[in-house]
Amino acid sequence: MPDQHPVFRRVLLKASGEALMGEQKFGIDVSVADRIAADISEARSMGVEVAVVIGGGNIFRGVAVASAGGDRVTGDHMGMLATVINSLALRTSLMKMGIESVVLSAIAMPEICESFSQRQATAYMDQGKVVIFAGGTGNPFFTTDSAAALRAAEIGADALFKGTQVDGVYSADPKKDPTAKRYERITHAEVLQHDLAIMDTAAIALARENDIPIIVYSIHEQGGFGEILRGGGRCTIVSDK
Ligand SMILES: Nc1ncnc2c1ncn2[C@@H]1O[C@H](COP(=O)(O)OP(=O)(O)O)[C@@H](O)[C@H]1O
Ligand SMILES: O=c1ccn([C@@H]2O[C@H](COP(=O)(O)OP(=O)(O)O)[C@@H](O)[C@H]2O)c(=O)[nH]1
Repeated sequence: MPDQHPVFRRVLLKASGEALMGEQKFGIDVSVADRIAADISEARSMGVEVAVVIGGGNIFRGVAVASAGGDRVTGDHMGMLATVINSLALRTSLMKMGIESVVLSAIAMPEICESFSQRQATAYMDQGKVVIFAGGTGNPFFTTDSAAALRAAEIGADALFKGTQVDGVYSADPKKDPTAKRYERITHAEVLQHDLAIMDTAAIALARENDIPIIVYSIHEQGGFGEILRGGGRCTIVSDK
């Protein structure tokens, strides 16, 4: 039986926007948001503080505008707004479960949610609230993976969990290469050196510089988050230690 004690005290969960679609082709499947909220609830019941960054890929990606001949910066603004929509959906799911949560946006929109500040974020976390960081980094040409690494560093997270479509880091994209091998552990430097495209390089580099391990696991695995927090589960640990 795995150790019941959490390995981490405070974590940042990066939840894939694309996963929020569920079986749909676009938008938000509320049952997926509810399941992610249940995973967060389990982590909290283990005494782990959780902050969240959600992607926007289920609604909009900036590159889609650029590749259609439009302006990339405008496309990225649209993508960042998509992450706000997803953040509000997750807050709704958490509220339904009776979990206090707050959305802090990198882009000011006071009628909808509070603006991000590092001090406010850590104050809310200290009060036991789940903090959802919306709007990415607030800057175009970045991704929510980079936002996740940045916010993880700012709140002093012990680990960055990347809940994604695959169950770890592979020697190549497992969706394209069925012979790709999964790593149990790998260093940040190796991920960068071998160009393993599980996250963008800015995110990996930022996590490395700040000594933050990245744990890559499948967000589709119900209870997977909790299992890893208990010291088991299926994942790849990206760490220099
Ligand atoms: N070396 C690799 N190991 C694992 N996944 C990889 C790798 N290279 C590319 N990928 C792809 O990266 C995807 C996850 O990254 P991303 O598209 O940013 O997802 P998310 O929706 O979680 O932000 C996976 O679905 C996988 O197909
Ligand atoms: O700091 C950021 C974070 C996100 N985005 C935009 O928001 C979109 C959605 O984020 P992402 O692609 O990271 O979402 P995910 O792949 O996790 O669903 C991106 O494509 C970008 O257009 C951005 O411009 N700056």
